[in-house]
Amino acid sequence: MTSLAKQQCEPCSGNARPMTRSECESQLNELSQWQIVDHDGIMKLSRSYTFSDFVGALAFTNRVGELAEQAGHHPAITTEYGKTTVTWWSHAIDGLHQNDFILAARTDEVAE
Ligand SMILES: C[C@H](O)[C@H](O)[C@H]1CNC2=NC(N)=NC(=O)C2=N1
Repeated sequence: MTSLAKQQCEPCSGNARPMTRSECESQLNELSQWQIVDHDGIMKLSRSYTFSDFVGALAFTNRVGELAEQAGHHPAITTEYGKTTVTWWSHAIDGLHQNDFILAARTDEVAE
């Protein structure tokens, strides 16, 4: 388990400050396949995973769904034939929080 995946999510209130781009980039060491994307001015963390068919992509989607429910923090997930794209951000603050990086690391673990 990576050190990021072991961290505990903390409650993220609307008062929390979204992380800056340089703070986000320094978290990517353990998340080499993840990209910071900008959707209408909101920074998000996104990665696609490939599978051999739709069933594999859907099974992974459901594992990420369980992880999200356990954490009380929820990504956008797009499931396609042979591909699942997971995008994390914190709606409450319209940006990225440490919780998103922790959940991205745990997403990598359920993909293994
Ligand atoms: C009340 C509940 O904890 C919140 O509304 C949660 C649910 N899941 C969430 N998921 C994400 N990604 N961001 C949030 O701000 C968020 N808020």
